[in-house]
Amino acid sequence: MRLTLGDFARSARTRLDPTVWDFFAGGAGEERTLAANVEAFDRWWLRPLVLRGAGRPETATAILGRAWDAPVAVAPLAFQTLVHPLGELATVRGTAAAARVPVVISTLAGRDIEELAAAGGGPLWLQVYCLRDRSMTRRLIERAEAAGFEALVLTVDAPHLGRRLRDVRNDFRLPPGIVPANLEGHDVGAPAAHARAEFAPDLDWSVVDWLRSVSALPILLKGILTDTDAVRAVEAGADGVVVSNHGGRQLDGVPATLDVLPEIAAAVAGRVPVLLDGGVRRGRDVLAALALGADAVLLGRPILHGLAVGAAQGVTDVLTILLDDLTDAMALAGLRTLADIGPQTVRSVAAGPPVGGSA
Ligand SMILES: Cc1cc2nc3c(=O)[nH]c(=O)nc-3n(C[C@H](O)[C@H](O)[C@H](O)COP(=O)(O)O)c2cc1C
Ligand SMILES: O=C(O)C(=O)c1ccccc1
Repeated sequence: MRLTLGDFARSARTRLDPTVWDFFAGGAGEERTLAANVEAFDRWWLRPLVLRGAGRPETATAILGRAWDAPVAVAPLAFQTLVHPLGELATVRGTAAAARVPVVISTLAGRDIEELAAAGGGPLWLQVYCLRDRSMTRRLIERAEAAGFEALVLTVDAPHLGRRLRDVRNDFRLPPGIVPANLEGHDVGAPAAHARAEFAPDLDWSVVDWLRSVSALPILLKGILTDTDAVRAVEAGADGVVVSNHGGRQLDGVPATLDVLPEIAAAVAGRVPVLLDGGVRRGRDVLAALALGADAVLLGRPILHGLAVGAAQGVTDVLTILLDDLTDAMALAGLRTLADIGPQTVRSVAAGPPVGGSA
């Protein structure tokens, strides 16, 4: 019986080729950041309040003016056709069956943008890797906008791919036929080499103006890890930031996203939504992220695990488990709505006894 996202990870591992598993599961360097993302959530306890008449908690929220059933969206994950032939199509359908929340489609998706838009799912966002070939990047964005995608998520932590030692040791290459469906003429082969050849390595803040000139959609910057850059992003006109270290796959040695979230949320000060990804595996992780200043989280690898285990149904199951767990944790913590969640909802494991005062 699969009751947790960990159960799905274990089942997925037995079903996938070991080198494909390593590609999904791995991180850069010594994988210190990869491990830190998950461990950070265990450095916070919850502070439940009792007798609050919580009843059945309400997880609904609104981000960028759109209603979400829960503060959990699907992170951009390249080449989902590597897990299942339906790839992103199954993810879009499976997500919609669980909740109305956005799915972020990678620049390197294995299925066509138009086909995904026609799949009858929920809101779609486009993740943008700005390529050396700006006209190709622009065409991708224009297609997504024409198909009804609702936001752009520019990944700012990947001038090239981080050094993922598992992939180096495995000499990992995408099998023939696994190609980025929306980038004409691209045959990826080894992901790191492809990214070196095709990603723009020299982006600066003017890329936000460029994106704005190509599209009317809201623009979020994914890969922000400092208050400095969060302020810069807001000043540059970003409509949101995603606190992310790319699931520990880019620069090893950067902090867990949960650890930098409070300083970033303080710097942004409510001007734009703050999203977070990395290591979210349980309902209470969502609670901790919201308590420390996130408006919503993105779920990465567990979606691939669901896809590997059961295509669209697997994705539905993974999201349903997480959202049921969130509702359960809210009820037990006395939280009726997401608005009840705040700094008073958590307490640091490291902290000594509270020094006077009450929340
Ligand atoms: C296999 C894989 C592929 C990914 N592809 C992309 C991508 O195409 N674009 C991107 O911005 N992030 C990509 N990411 C990073 C995720 O969007 C996200 O930041 C990270 O996986 C979140 O951490 P989690 O997996 O611990 O939930 C990828 C991550 C994985 C594991
Ligand atoms: O693995 C990733 O994190 C990622 O973003 C990517 C980029 C290019 C090819 C394959 C994966």
